[in-house]
Amino acid sequence: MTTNTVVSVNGLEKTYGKANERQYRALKDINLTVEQGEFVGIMGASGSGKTTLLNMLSTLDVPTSGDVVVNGHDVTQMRGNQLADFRAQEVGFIFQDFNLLESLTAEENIGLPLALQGTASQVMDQAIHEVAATLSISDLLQKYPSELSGGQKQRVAAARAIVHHPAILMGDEPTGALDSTSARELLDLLTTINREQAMSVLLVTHDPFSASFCQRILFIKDGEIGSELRRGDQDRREFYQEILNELGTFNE
Ligand SMILES: Nc1ncnc2c1ncn2[C@@H]1O[C@H](COP(=O)(O)OP(=O)(O)OP(=O)(O)O)[C@@H](O)[C@H]1O
Repeated sequence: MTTNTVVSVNGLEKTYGKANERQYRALKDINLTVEQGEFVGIMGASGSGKTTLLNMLSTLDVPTSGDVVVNGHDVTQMRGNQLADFRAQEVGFIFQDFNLLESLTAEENIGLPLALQGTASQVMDQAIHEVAATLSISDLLQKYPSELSGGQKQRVAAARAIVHHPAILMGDEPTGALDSTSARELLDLLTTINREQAMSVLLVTHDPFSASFCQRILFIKDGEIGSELRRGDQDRREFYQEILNELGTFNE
């Protein structure tokens, strides 16, 4: 693994169910890498294994076998506090349903990853205000999640996901609950963050529009990576068309 590889997955397998139960092989010999500053998408039909893969990469679940190395840490070997520290420092998450704490303001939600690391309040304030400016939510910091629109909530969630400068930002259908304008705004912001901060982004989606913002897309079918598309010099619309064509043949 070179120093620029942020995620490296080798021979990853996930089988659900115990040996004496009915088993389901959800991931089969997955091999992939994500380089620093890459914006990678994972696409596939419902049930193909996208969320399972993301859960292995983000350490929310444990693989049956294989290696997952994130920013130099072999996450399959970590346990307990080590794992909690790794997650808090190296990975940012955005989910479809935002996962904001309703009893905290936007500012307090965004500051959580730093508060958990025991960051001094002055440093924390500065980091929150910087990330809020990047995501155009500076005027929303004192509001509670119930006072925000879906798009605003997701931008607060994105701010929380990157405030501690993780090695990689992972999203599981982050635009799934948004209207098309808010979805486009979020994807534009993720693109800006990816470019300007060289933060690697890994996005799981079944939506070709969201996927068209990626530089590279891995297509999963029945737990295996079946093909890969690279955007190269294409503009987003051309890449969108290529994705649609690929989905047409891939899902046959
Ligand atoms: N805890 C579990 N126990 C048993 N089987 C599971 C479990 N979680 C997922 N599966 C199975 O593994 C397969 C992959 O599921 P996964 O959620 O990763 O798919 P997905 O591609 O994310 O689908 P979707 O787009 O519908 O969210 C599915 O067939 C699913 O039924």
